[in-house]
Amino acid sequence: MYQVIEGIISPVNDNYGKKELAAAKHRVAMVRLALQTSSWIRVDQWESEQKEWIETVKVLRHHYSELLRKEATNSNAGSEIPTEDIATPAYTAAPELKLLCGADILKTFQTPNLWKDEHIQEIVEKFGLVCVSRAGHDFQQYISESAILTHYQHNIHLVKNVVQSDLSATYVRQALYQGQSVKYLIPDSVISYIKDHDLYREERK
Ligand SMILES: Nc1ncnc2c1ncn2[C@@H]1O[C@H](COP(=O)(O)OP(=O)(O)OP(=O)(O)O)[C@@H](O)[C@H]1O
Ligand SMILES: NC(=O)c1ccc[n+]([C@@H]2O[C@H](COP(=O)(O)O)[C@@H](O)[C@H]2O)c1
Repeated sequence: MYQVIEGIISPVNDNYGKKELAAAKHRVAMVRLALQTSSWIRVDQWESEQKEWIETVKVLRHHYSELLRKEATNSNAGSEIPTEDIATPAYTAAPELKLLCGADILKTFQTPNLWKDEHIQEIVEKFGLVCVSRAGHDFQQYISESAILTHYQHNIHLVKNVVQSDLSATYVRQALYQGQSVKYLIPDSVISYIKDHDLYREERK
């Protein structure tokens, strides 16, 4: 059993070069707005502020060392955890960092030259994956097609959405380009931000 400490959303660096990506400062601001009502998920700018795009495993290494550094600082400063709780498993276990992704990411692991095998291995061996089901993607199949994923499947946690959403960022961007409403698909605060900053209009016909 896990005790979830926090969730981190790390917008990708502008130099990732994915078509249609808005500038990182806008993506960070939109995520921050979307997270205003969350008590446990935060946006982190470190990845987007690096000079170049960096591979996901390096982002995980960074956040894991930050997590350990904060843990060490907290224990040196005197823990705020009540003494009687310290012996409970939730507090004695070392903190873990897992990569949360949709099932489509497992498919991209198969794309030649996109991910290094040793990086996939480090992600599933050292960190672990939490993988959410996504329409049109069979995560069990992707795991069985990969020797690395099969070997470390004890460290891959599958989350089956009861109600599966077909929504994709591509769909939202396309709707915006075409001047269609995206109300109820993304938060109102993000819709206002997109309007105020004139984003996702370039391909509008
Ligand atoms: N509808 C969804 N169901 C499950 N996972 C999702 C869904 N939409 C996005 N994700 C996951 O969220 C993460 C971030 O996704 P991203 O921002 O690339 O959105 P996307 O919809 O996959 O983007 P694009 O349409 O541009 O390819 C990925 O791990 C992706 O698999
Ligand atoms: N080799 C790698 O570490 C690698 C390769 C492709 C995508 N990614 C990451 O996957 C995430 C999703 O990318 P896509 O939206 O292109 O699927 C991004 O954060 C990107 O940095 C990492």
